[in-house]
Amino acid sequence: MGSSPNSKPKIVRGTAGYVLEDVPHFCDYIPDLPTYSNPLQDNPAYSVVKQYFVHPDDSVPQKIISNKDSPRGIHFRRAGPREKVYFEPEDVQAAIVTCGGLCPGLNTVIREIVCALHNMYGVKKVLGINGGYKGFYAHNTITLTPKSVNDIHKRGGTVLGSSRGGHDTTKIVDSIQDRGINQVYIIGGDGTQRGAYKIFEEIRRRGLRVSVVGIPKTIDNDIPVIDKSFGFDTAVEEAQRAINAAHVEAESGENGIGVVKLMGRYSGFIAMYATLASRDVDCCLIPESPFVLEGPGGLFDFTEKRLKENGHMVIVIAEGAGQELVSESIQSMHKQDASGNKLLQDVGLWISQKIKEHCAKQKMIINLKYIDPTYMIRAVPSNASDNVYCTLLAQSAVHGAMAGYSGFTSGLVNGRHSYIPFYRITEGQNKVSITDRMWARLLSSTNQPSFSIGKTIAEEKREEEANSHGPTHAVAHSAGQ
Ligand SMILES: Nc1ncnc2c1ncn2[C@@H]1O[C@H](COP(=O)(O)OP(=O)(O)O)[C@@H](O)[C@H]1O
Ligand SMILES: O=P(O)(O)OC[C@H]1O[C@](O)(COP(=O)(O)O)[C@@H](O)[C@@H]1O
Ligand SMILES: [Mg+2]
Repeated sequence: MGSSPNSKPKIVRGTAGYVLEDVPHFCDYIPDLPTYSNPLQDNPAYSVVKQYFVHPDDSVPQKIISNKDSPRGIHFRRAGPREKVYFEPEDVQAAIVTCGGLCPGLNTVIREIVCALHNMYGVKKVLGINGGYKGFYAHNTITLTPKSVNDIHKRGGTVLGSSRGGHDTTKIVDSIQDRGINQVYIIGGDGTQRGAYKIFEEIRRRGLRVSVVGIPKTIDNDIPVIDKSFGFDTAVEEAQRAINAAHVEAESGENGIGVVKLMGRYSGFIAMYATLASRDVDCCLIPESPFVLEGPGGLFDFTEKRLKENGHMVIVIAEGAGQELVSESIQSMHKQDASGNKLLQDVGLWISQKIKEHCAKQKMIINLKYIDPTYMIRAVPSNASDNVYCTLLAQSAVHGAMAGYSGFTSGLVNGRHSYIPFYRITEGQNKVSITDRMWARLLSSTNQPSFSIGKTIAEEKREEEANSHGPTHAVAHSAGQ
């Protein structure tokens, strides 16, 4: 998979503890590059906007909550168009690739990169790489034009195709060089951004004037720093349909139980937000919050109580929840997919079976229906608000590449579009913090047990803090807290 990234972070310090974690720029490693006026200044749509170009010193704070004595803290470069660009339109040969699992909005991002390059910067040459990273060296490319991508945002999936595995840094950079590509837009999740970081490092090592830009994609919302990933809202909305169906089924049968499995390999954001949005869910199980089946305060105990009180219940379970329990009862190998991600056991089926067995032992009649909509919620086209979000992400990415920045991910930080250095995106994983207010809101809305038997909140907090000082720490999600 190529060598590990090794470039040093670009840190700029200011007064009162201000820190800018800047992103790499061509000027860092290529001297005396010519610059050109940004063509947007003559564009009738934008030339009327007051201060359309972003001030070179503008930055976005990572932490929005502060108090009078706190230092100003870490900032990221604000995204947007710059007065000077480092490419002439006719010199640009851009390429777009999508990697990893599907996510609503992939096609919108592709469309909007093509349109921003054409309509804002007059760039005519845009290639689509087929089938993920391996497409750079194993497949033919396709030409993307505003006309060919005109309607694609109305479709789910990615018109370019995607894949797991197949990242070979040398082969990919050779292909970039051979094809004369000088802007690479890489749309994908944590694995993809790690791969993009390696590509950037190799490009820099070879001294190439090629901008490598990441656009974060993940249905699981597990990418750190950014407020949320595109497609997440759509997925949560789509999950409502499955939860509603589970609720209708549960209400209609004697002791009806609806079990819905949602995506979330290591992070339970979809399950948590879908539960909070629905109000019909009695219990939400996520990877971050271990649970027990037996004994007082366990899931069986709670299920019996809920059925006695209400006559029905709905359980939402993230696919990565309770994996340690499943492995205990099913002899499982530690299998991985082509990208090295852990392959999971079907926890939805497993928990449904366990509940049925328990209730049979108790001589309790139940009607359990298991709904697995996992792929349905990520294969849909993005909703209106995700479409706007995807458009701004794509435009920010294009502005950054044209301005000569490289080795960054375009992302939303505290509601502002920003350029985030790759190492920040790849260093950890965004997880639900079960000691934050959002999880407390969920617990209070479902009134489910916290399952943290024997552990106090203070102990859990201490453990989380200790983990957060490790090399691959879990990053507490702060959006909307
Ligand atoms: N550590 C890594 N270094 C280089 N490439 C990686 C790394 N992890 C994953 N990749 C590549 O990134 C692509 C997508 O990764 P994957 O984990 O499947 O999805 P996602 O990017 O959505 O997390 C795959 O082609 C995979 O080979
Ligand atoms: O079956 P596939 O395509 O491997 O996808 C399943 C996985 O994809 C995910 O949606 C995450 O995908 P990414 O890592 O690509 O964002 C998980 O929730 C799920 O475990
Ligand atoms: Mg991933």
